[in-house]
Amino acid sequence: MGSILVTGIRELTTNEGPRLRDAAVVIDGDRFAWVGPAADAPDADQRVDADGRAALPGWVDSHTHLVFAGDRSAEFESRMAGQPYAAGGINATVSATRAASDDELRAGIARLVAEARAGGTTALETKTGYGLTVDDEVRSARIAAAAVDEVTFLGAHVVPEGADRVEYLELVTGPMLDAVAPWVTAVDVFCERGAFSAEESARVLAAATARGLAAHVHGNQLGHGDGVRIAVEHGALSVDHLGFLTDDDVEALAATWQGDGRGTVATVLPACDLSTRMPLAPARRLIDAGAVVAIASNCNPGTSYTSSMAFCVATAVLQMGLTIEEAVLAATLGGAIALDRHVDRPGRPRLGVVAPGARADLQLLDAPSVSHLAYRPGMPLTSAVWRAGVRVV
Ligand SMILES: N=CN[C@@H](CCC(=O)O)C(=O)O
Ligand SMILES: [Zn+2]
Repeated sequence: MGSILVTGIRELTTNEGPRLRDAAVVIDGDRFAWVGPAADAPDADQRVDADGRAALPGWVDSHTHLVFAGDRSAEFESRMAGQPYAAGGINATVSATRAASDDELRAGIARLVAEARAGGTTALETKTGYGLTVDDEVRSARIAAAAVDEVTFLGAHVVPEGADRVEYLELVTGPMLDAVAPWVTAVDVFCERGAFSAEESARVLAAATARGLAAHVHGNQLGHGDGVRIAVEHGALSVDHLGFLTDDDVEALAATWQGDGRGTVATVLPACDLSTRMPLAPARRLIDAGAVVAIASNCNPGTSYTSSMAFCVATAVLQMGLTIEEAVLAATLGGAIALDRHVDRPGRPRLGVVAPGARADLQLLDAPSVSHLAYRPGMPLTSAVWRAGVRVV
């Protein structure tokens, strides 16, 4: 694979400084090799003319649930007719997922990954959590690991129907976790009414930490609760949803970034908030307080059946009060920080920026500026996408 010069970029968002006008980038192998003014660009083996389009890092979608079977459109329809969302709906997808063949699950995730890429997503995390037996969780983790960048174990999604709560928690924090560990980098827990209590969630996270796995928390989605506190206490990479936050929760998340080490990212899920008719997470308040915010799709069949990060960015701008730059940053570098993929590691170049050495994940928009993502909401603006230096759209 030779080097590629992408030139004629009218506006380039790098996430490393102000947007650049009339810029170019050089991709060499799976990484960016050069970034700067088009007039100074070096030669490359291949040349692509962006023709005045805007360019930005590919979306980093740090929260999805893509290994599943079945359809919950009837549940969605009754929700739109006034029924509230309840965690119990997860069991419908668990039954359908258990009944599906490996090939069906593989085809399902491949379809969703292709949809995400077509919309400019170049890095994806996905969670298990619709298997909830040792074999079904291992199967989900294995299938996910072949399809996405990061896999998170969500055995603690709900206590499956028919299982004993105490025994299930033993399983999730012991044998099930050990069985999925080869395919996952992190563990998540749904700390919510109808799912797991604060004490149970703390046990799940402690088991993850004891095995050197990172932690995420689904929290403060359906009401005020302990999700943020538990996440912060366990040094979780992120706590996600956050529709119901007290001032103390906001302060606690901001405070995690005030020391030397890394903090806990506040991941907001605008499409989920809309699809469940829940309050929008207070992303403006979080940023103003000093928290680091990520935007993710939460693509799943129950609460947010979309992988469109552009839709999430537009909603964050139009409904949550973020600026264009804040929303784009949160949907790219914010997601990379939430996954701990914002730093270079051997064989794992950093994500979420356009900078020499970073993974060459780039999208071109059929628009002169990223502002069009919110200025022209709902329009299909993705024009070209490179992932790890390979053109995928
Ligand atoms: N809240 C927990 N899990 C998913 C929903 C899963 C479902 O309803 O199938 C979420 O992030 O919204
Ligand atoms: Zn989720």
